[in-house]
This record gives sequence, C-alpha cells and structure tokens, in this order.
Amino acid sequence: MTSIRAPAIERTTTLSVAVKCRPLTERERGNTVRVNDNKEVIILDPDLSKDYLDKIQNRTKQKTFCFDHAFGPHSANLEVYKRSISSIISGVVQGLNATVFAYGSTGSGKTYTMVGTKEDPGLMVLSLRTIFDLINKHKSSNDFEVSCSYLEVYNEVIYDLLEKSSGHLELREDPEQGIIVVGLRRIKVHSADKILELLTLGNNRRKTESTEANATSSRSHAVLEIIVKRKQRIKYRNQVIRGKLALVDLAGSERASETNSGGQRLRDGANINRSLLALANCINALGKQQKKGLAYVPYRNSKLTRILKDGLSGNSQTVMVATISPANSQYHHTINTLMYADRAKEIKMHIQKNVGTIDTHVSNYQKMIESLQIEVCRLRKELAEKESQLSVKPAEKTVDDELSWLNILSCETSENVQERINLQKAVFELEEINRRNRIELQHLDDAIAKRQEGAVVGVLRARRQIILDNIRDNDEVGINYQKEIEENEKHRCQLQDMIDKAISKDGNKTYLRILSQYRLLGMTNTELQFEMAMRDQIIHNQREAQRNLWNLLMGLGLEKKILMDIAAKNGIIIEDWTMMPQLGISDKKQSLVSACGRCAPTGHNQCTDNSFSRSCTFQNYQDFGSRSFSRSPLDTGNTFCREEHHNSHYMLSHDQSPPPHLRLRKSTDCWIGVRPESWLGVPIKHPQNLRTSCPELRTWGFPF
Ligand SMILES: Nc1ncnc2c1ncn2[C@@H]1O[C@H](COP(=O)(O)OP(=O)(O)OP(=O)(O)O)[C@@H](O)[C@H]1O
Repeated sequence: MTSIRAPAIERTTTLSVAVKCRPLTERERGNTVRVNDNKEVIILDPDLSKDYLDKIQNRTKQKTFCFDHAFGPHSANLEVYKRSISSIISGVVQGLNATVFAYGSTGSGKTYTMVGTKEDPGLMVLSLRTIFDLINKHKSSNDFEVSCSYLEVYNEVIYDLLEKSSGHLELREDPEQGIIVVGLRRIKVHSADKILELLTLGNNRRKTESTEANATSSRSHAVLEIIVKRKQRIKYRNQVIRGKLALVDLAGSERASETNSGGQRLRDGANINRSLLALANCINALGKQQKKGLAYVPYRNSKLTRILKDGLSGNSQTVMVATISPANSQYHHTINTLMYADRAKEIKMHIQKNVGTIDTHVSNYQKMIESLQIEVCRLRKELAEKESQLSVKPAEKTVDDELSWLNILSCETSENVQERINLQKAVFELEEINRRNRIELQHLDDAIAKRQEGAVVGVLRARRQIILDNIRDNDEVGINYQKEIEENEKHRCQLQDMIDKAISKDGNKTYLRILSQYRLLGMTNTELQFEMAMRDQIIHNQREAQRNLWNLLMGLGLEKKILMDIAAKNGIIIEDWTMMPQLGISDKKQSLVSACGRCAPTGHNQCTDNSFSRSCTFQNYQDFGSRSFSRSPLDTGNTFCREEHHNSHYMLSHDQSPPPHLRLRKSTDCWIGVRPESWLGVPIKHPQNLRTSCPELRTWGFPF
C-alpha cells in the first residue's frame, strides 16, 4: 500500500549576529571600538590627526552598526555564551540543528572565543556542558546517543582531526542529513569531558602557523559537530529525533601581500581566502535574496561553504559571532567584518525538527558507493605497498621520477573530476532556480494582463523587473560556469593524454595497472555520487511539493477523520500522525495557524504568534501558487505530477531536450541508465574486478 509522510512543522527565523571585540594586545595602539547598549557598535576614525573642520563636515570614517548582541573587550566568553548562544543549544536536545561560527580577520579572537582558555572557556566548551546537563536532566524518560566528529578544511582539502593520519575526505549530499563527509570518524561520547579531550587532540593536529598578526594563527577552518539522538522510552517509542550542533572556527584571513612570504604560506593564504571569499559571496547572495527573491547562492565554490550550507540558510538556528579588534591598524579589517555581519543578519533560516526515516533508494545508492569506496581503499593500499617496494629497491631514478609524476597526474585528474562534478551540480541548481523564476514571471505577466493600470499593477511590474534582473544575473553566472566547464574539459583531455602516454611507456606494469584501476574506480565512485545527488534533488523537490499539498489541505480546514477516510479509500497510509496533534489538524482554526509554518515545533499546541498567522497562511498559499500551480489550486494531481515527472524524465533519458547550460555534454552521454561511455570521460576499459566487487553495477547498464 502507498504511504505518505505527514509534514514536519517549519519555522522561519533570521540568522543571529553577535559581535565580540577583543582587548588590545601589548603591541597594539589605539582604541577604535565603542559598544553601546549591548547592541550598537561604533567604529571611530583611527586618524586622530583629522582637524575640526573634517569632523564637523562629516568627513570622518566613523561608522555605526547595530546587531542582535554586542560585547566589548571586557566581556568574558561566558557572557557571550549566555546572552547569544545558550538558547539555541537547548534546541539541539529537542531535535533541532544549530550552528555557531566565528568570523573575523586574523588575530581578531575567533579561536579564543570558540575554544577559549581554562580560565575563560570558549563557546565550544560551554555548549557541550549545557548539552550534557540537559541530557542528564531528561535521561530518566529518554535514551540518548551523542556522537562527535571534528574536521578541518585546509587548502581546500578536508581532513579528519580525530584520525592520526587522515587522508583526504570527500563531500556527499544526502536528502535527509544534508552535506555529509564520507569516511569521517564519528565517536560516541558519554560526557562533555570526553569531547573536550577529543577537541584538544584535534586542535593539536590543526594546522597553525605564526603570522605577523597572530603567533598561533589557524591556517585551516575547523568544524566540530555534535549529533544528539533521542528516543523517548514511553510516548512515541518508534520515533528518533536527531539534533545537530556545528561549531565552526574559521581560519584567519590575510591578503597575500600582508604575509611577506611566498611558497606554501602564499598557497595557504590563497585557499583560505578562496573559502572565505566564497563564504562572503554566499552571505552577500543570501542577504540579497531576502530582498530580491530567487538569486543564486554559490555554495559550491568552496568546501567550506558546502559544509556550512545548512548553517547558512537551511534547517539550522545559526549564530554568527563576528570577532573584531580595537587596534588602529585593524580598522579596515574591522569595518569589513562588520559589513559582512550586517549583511548576514538579513539571512533567513527555515527550522524544523529532524524526525526522519531513510528512503530505500538512498540506502541502495549508499551501499553501492560504500562498496566502491572499499574497493578504492583496497587499491589505494595496494598502491602504497607497491610504492614502498619500489622505493626500497635501488631502482633507477628515472623510474621513480616517472612514478611520482604519474601520481601527481592521478591527483590532478581526481581534482579535475571533482571540479567538473561541482560545476555540473551548480549549473543544475542555477537552472532549477531560473525555472522557478520563469514560472513566477509567467504568473506576474498573467496577473498584469488581467488588471488595469493602477497601484497594484505598479507593484507587480516592480516585482517583474526584479525577477527579470535575477534571471539575467543567474544566466550570466551560468555562462561563466559553461566557460569553466569547457576549460575543465580541455584540462581533462590534456591529463588523459599524458597518462596514456606514460602508461604506454611502461615503467612498471603492475604499478601502472593498479594506478589506472584506482583512478577509474575513483571516477566511477564520484560519478555515482553525482547521480545520487541529482536523484536526491528530485526527492527534495517532491517533498517540497508534498509539503505544499499538506499546507493546502490544512488550510482548507479538513478534519483528520475526513482526510484519513479519503486516504484509506485511495489506499494511502499516512505516516507520522504522531506529529499531527501539534499541527492541530482536527481543529479548523488551529489548522490555519499551523499552516503558517511558524508554530514552535515542540511542546506547544498553538502558534504563539497569532498576530501574523493569518497573513502567513496567505503568504504561504501565494508562494505555493506562484511556484507550482498552473491552473486552479485544487487541480493538484496533474500539476504536481507534471512538474516532478518533467524533472525525473529529464534526468532519466534524453527524450526531452535539456536546458541550455546542460546541453554542453556530448550526445553520447547519458545521465543514468543507458551509458555507452561515461560522460566524465573514463574510457570503456573498466577494470574487471569492479564487476565482481560491485555486482549491483551490472544491472545499471555499465558497458563492461
Ligand atoms: N577576549 C579575549 N581576551 C583576551 N585575549 C584575547 C581575547 N580574544 C583574543 N585574545 C588574544 O588575541 C590573540 C589572537 O586571538 P585568536 O588566536 O583567538 O585569534 P584568531 O582570530 O583565531 O586568529 P587566526 O585567525 O589567526 O587563527 C591571542 O593571543 C588571544 O589570546
């Protein structure tokens, strides 16, 4: 029998911004920062030599900002924690996600704020203590499981800080859990002290260096993630709720010119800046999105922004702690940080409780990817053994050189594949956003055509212009991505030629065979991840459509019994009714309130914010209508199916012509199903053992 899941309640809130100013160090001069009323931050002009005229004519660089919270140089971490963080930490034990990240220039106090000292423990330490205090309070009626992971992103590569010698880790997107780091160690913990022990261990492994601005400057972005699973012993026994807390300490950024150094440090700086630049671009786009609707957010431009995606706009209660220094010399950095913080406070978050089940398609894919990964690991090990055998032999230097050169080529190829995947996904997302923009444009055109000139038409026209601008901006980004894909393709061909030539020279047959298999498997693995992400996107869209349908049903005020009867007649089981009493579906008035999507997700039977409930319901339906309905709102079946099938169909075959950005691929390339040759350019020579190690692939029409 078909079954559908009742929707989880969503609540919209904004990203909260706290600013923390650190004390001056002994070497520093000046004091440019004033904090008023725990919210206002005034940055004084550091140029004290300005004369009276400059000042009264407002030719001063003084600037004033206002945030959710502001802390001066004498505030301890505990004060920052109590006022700005503690309230979101308790949500983690209730199944909500929370993210806290420190953003600021080098030496502004990010690590001090996040990690702290023994005397002044930081936000990571204080949050963990709260989580375990809450667990102890509720453990008589609940079973809890807490696990933790700690990673760093260094030079655009992800490392596991809980592993002694971690290899490079890859990212994958999961429809339930968001971005996942494949192979990251997750340790079960029973006390805050144990996590702190792991934190210290991980911090010692973190890449730090002495820079001019900070003696122990962090060169990597570190993410500590705590997952709390909770199962009630009596009520809702089959439900597991899962809260996630991400605590992020970003690397210090400095311009290459400020470091007085080259080589590795210069490369570090470039990569740190690439991540931070990507983060700043995302904050910009998200801030703009609140005013302009569907603008593209370039999460894919760095590993850091992909990891922080949920914390930046998704299902998370997020606090950004912007750290600043009062030193005169830091004036520009301080202003820069505060400008980003100011933009970030516009960002909207959509929070909902995590009560989830795993779909079978996901676990099938996961199994496939896992078995490929095991195979990749086996080959990687074999390769390493072969390498060490070769290095103990007094082999001629030329062979050694050739092999290390081949290794570099192999790494470059894998980077090239990753980049290609990211670009394709980005293009796909862009296309999806513009598809929605075009639907809205169509609705606006229809609405304008039906009305006579007047104030309402003026508003509609203004909105139309915004949407047109968005489409144009997004198209421009798409053209750039196309160029990047072409570049990437060119580079891939060059690499392939070089590898083929090297293999034909035959330095060491076995080694080259393994290397080649390893590379092919790595690519197949990555391809599968891409396909999985694409399918996940379809599932995500379908869920969104389903949620909209629920909103509509609840808005109509249908009683639970009627709904159950209709569902039963159609042979549909409605899962998760346990969530429904909170939605108040049996009560007409309450169902309208619930449909606004802003009810507190736990413990309340009624939306606490009645003042906006009606307008929210309306807003919701408008939104819904503009995105999904092409005819009457009650003509749901056709509209939803058509839209979803359009997507799936497009992904599964090429009967329908793809959108312009995606037409770039060769006609022989297929997404899923029939696959004459891999579109990533892996030649048909797939290794024999892939078939035996991964029999599932045979049913997928792989041509080997
Ligand atoms: N609130 C504070 N009270 C006392 N000292 C502080 C405070 N905040 C920062 N400091 C000191 O300032 C210096 C720089 O701080 P920290 O290492 O936390 O900066 P950072 O922003 O993490 O730098 P980077 O980005 O280079 O890693 C350290 O010596 C630290 O002890």
